[in-house]
Amino acid sequence: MTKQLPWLVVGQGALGSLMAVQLARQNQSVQLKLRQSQRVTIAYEQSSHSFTGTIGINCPSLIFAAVKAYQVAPLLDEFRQQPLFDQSQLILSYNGMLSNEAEQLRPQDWHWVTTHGAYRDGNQVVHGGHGESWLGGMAGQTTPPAFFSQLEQALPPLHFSSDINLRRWYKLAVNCLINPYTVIHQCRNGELPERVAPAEWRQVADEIVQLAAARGRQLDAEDLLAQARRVIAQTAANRSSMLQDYRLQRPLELDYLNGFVVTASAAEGMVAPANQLLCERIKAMQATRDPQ
Ligand SMILES: NC(=O)C1=CN([C@@H]2O[C@H](COP(=O)(O)OP(=O)(O)OC[C@H]3O[C@@H](n4cnc5c(N)ncnc54)[C@H](OP(=O)(O)O)[C@@H]3O)[C@@H](O)[C@H]2O)C=CC1
Ligand SMILES: CC(C)(CO)C(=O)C(=O)O
Repeated sequence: MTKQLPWLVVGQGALGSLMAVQLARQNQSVQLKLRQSQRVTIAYEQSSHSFTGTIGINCPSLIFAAVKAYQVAPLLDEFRQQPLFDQSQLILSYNGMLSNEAEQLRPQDWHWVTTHGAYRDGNQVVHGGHGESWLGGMAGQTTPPAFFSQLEQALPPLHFSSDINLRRWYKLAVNCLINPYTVIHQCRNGELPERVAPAEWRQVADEIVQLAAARGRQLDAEDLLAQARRVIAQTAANRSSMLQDYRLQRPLELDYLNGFVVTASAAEGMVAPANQLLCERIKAMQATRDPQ
């Protein structure tokens, strides 16, 4: 029998903390990969869990990295310098897409896409919205990896997908149709249908469909809009992650969402003016607002 690898969860962010705690509750061995070595305690519901934090990979591991899109490249640069990365498996989760994913990620790496919602409140992690997740491999692996059941038991339900990029296109579209508008209108998700002009929304979706088609992927704009409306109804009271980041003056994932649609379209010789306008409007808002 092959030896089960221990888990190394990157950071103590919202999704990472939730996963670390849930794996620990399943009696899995879990360390955190932090920016400095320290022990950390994460509170969840009525219990508290203590983890060893390490800077590097100190044994072959199952690495779970739910990080912001702009943190993926620096994280992978760090990992590539560590000999034990070759013997480790990587499960990545981030919103949006990178322009050079095929170069950044290894064929044996995995994507985890989720509709769960979590946030940190002091040393507490809160599982704010119960959703579902999908796991699939970079190379379109057709069978689930050995660690699948550990992830599934930690945070169910988990579906295996041999075409995880389809799921990622849907998530990209939903985030492109929701997140920037919540910043522009400074509103919760549920207010968007009365604030966004349907024709403008349709153009944003059409540009995503056009890009996907250029990449050999057939999507349907009405289907994407219906998915966005469904997510809006399910998360009506939420402030989107982009609105939260904007208000806290943290970097936004915009360049990996609508910005990705613009630059990837340009690379295919096409334009995406509706997505470009959204990027310009948000960047203008960032540039002109009062400093905190
Ligand atoms: N939270 C949610 O409910 C959902 C989030 N998502 C998406 O999932 C991704 C992760 O989200 P979320 O958990 O909220 O993000 P957070 O910013 O809360 O967590 C990211 C964590 O990773 C850490 N990190 C990043 N790079 C490194 C590194 N090189 N070394 C050590 N630690 C590192 C960060 O540390 P530091 O703070 O020091 O940078 C931070 O603790 C995002 O793309 C988000 O859009 C998707 C669905 C739901
Ligand atoms: C689905 C949605 C829009 C929920 O708020 C989200 O993923 C986000 O805020 O980034």
